[in-house]
Amino acid sequence: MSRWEEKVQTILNQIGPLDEAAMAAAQARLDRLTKPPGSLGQLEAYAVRLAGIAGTVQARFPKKAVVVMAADHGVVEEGVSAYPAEVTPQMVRNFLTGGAAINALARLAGADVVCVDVGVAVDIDHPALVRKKVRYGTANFTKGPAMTRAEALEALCVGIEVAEELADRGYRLLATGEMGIGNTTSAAALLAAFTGDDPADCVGRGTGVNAAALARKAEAVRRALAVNRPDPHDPVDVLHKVGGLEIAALAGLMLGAAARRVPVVVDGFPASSAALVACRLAPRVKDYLFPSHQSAERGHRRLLALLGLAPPLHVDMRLGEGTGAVLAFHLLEAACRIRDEMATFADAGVSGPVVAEEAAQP
Ligand SMILES: Cc1cc2ncn([C@H]3O[C@H](COP(=O)(O)O)[C@@H](O)[C@H]3O)c2cc1C
Ligand SMILES: O=C(O)c1cccnc1
Repeated sequence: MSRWEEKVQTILNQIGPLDEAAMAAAQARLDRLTKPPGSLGQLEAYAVRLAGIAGTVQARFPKKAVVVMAADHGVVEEGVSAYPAEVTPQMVRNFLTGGAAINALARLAGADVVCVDVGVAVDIDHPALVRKKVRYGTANFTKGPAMTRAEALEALCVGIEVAEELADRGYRLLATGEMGIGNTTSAAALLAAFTGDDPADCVGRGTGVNAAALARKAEAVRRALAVNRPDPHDPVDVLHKVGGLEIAALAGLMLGAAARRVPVVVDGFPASSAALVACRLAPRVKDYLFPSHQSAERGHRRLLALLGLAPPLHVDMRLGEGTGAVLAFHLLEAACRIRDEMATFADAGVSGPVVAEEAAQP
């Protein structure tokens, strides 16, 4: 086993079950608060699961971050994106100087933006950039594997390391962000490879491609599968053949965070393809994932259904960068405020239900 393989295996073994006692205690507290039981819907479910993840009723997020993994994609030369590849490093600089959508939304949510170069095609010089480049972009996967198996494992380990570093620095809530022109083609290829679905049903308009480019995307995915023959039962095989470096790193981030009992909010289509890889590697990681929004990108619905995740936000976003995930931070924070700040029936002197059994009825 290689060093990277060993590290991934070690992390997979470290992902533990949710703390049932903490969840039962959180549920009991929620049921004593001044509201009909369950009336705060998913917010209550979040409060319970966050307790199960943290191992304490009072799960808190003193520090939170969106991790934007950035990398380039060789498949861009097939004409699959509406924008040129140089937008990837240009947007990385934009993240670092605070001018992107994710920066505005992260400021609102009180979250830090951590930008990681895991495979951008050029070098970027900025003190705040986390430099963990595995290679200078993937190869064009319509002609052969996107990267070697070793590189995919190394990129997974980049994500694991970033999760570990952030957990060590006190971060208790993470969001998955990505930047990589061409990455919706890679995400669609991963979806098609794992499911056997028709590539035409997996691709979407990404940055806003026209009908001709959409057809080229489906054709690129079809050729990628024919040329590489990824084995759907071997997630790392699929990942290295048709994945992306930032997608691999995000899958690793989810695994590393779960091993440290840190919840992760999953963004749109490329981020959810990373969640699929992570869940195929370790089904238990799903307990640590929170969906955020239903992206307008075609294929995202199918991906979320495969993952068994139902997103709370339906706002027609299709940007990426972690924007939807950071918006969902507000819902998780809201869940914690309710749990911690509401009075109980006894404290507030509010009468309970007249007929106990009716309390749970809608
Ligand atoms: C200015 C700009 C900012 C972005 N921020 C995220 N993406 C998003 O678009 C890319 C995926 O779409 P496709 O597969 O069509 O290239 C990713 O980089 C994604 O994060 C952006 C795209 C652009 C153009
Ligand atoms: O769903 C997403 O996150 C998305 C959609 C289009 C382009 N980039 C990202």
